[in-house]
Amino acid sequence: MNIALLGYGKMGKTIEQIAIKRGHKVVLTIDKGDTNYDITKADVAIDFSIPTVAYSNIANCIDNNVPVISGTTGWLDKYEDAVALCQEKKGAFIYASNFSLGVNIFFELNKTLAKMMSALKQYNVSMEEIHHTQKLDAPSGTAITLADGVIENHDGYKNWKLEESGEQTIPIAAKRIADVPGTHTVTYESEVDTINIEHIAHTRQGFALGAVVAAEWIVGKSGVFSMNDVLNIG
Ligand SMILES: NC(=O)C1=CN([C@@H]2O[C@H](COP(=O)(O)OP(=O)(O)OC[C@H]3O[C@@H](n4cnc5c(N)ncnc54)[C@H](OP(=O)(O)O)[C@@H]3O)[C@@H](O)[C@H]2O)C=CC1
Ligand SMILES: O=C(O)C1=N[C@H](C(=O)O)C[C@H](O)C1
Repeated sequence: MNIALLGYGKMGKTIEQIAIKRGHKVVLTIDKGDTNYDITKADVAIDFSIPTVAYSNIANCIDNNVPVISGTTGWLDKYEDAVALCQEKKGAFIYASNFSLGVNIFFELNKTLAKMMSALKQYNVSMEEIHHTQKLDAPSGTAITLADGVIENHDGYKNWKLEESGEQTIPIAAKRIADVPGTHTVTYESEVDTINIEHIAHTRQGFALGAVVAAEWIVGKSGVFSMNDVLNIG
């Protein structure tokens, strides 16, 4: 497969190594300032860039009929526009806040736990995410997906807020510590005990492998998909 990497930072470079090991060719690497390029050289594009450019990267792929995988977080105010464009142009698109197999299993565990805890009003839920200090967005995309998983499955919660608690609100704490690839903890606390579920990424390899697997999966398809479709879970 010929792959375009939109964003050639920490993730772009990790994805490149894994893609080559899996027999693919990286035909384009795009970073800040690279505007005049031909995306149609690629069979599939993988966007791990920055929040302010993710939508235009994705739209450019869809407009040129190149399937696109995006892992960039912090741009979701435009997600529905990307879905509409993909449907209109009969393109192929996957966004996932987290491409690792482990986190996608963790997402399902989180939903199941939320269902179990819904009737137990003595427990309050909260979340914490820890990432490296270069991260531009907070809370992390993964923490938002986890919060949405609770809201959809637990009667007691209707929204989430960064560093703030309140009636029917899930408080999310975001910490920035050098070199942490990504740690997410969901906590249910009562007066008598605490239940934690936690995912700790040790490296970026899991995110990158998931993105390459998603890219392999999407070629030849049209539609808007999720990692649950790729992994056949959920
Ligand atoms: N979904 C998932 O599984 C994961 C998602 N992420 C997300 O992926 C994104 C990237 O993460 P990471 O690689 O760590 O970040 P980096 O900052 O290391 O890389 C981002 C890259 O995007 C480049 N960039 C800037 N402008 C553009 C542009 N117009 N077009 C293309 N690229 C551009 C930056 O270039 P320059 O430095 O020159 O500005 C930089 O090289 C983040 O949003 C992060 O949250 C990260 C890990 C896993
Ligand atoms: O910026 C990162 O590094 C990561 N971002 C994603 C997120 O916002 O959830 C995924 C992972 O946690 C690493």
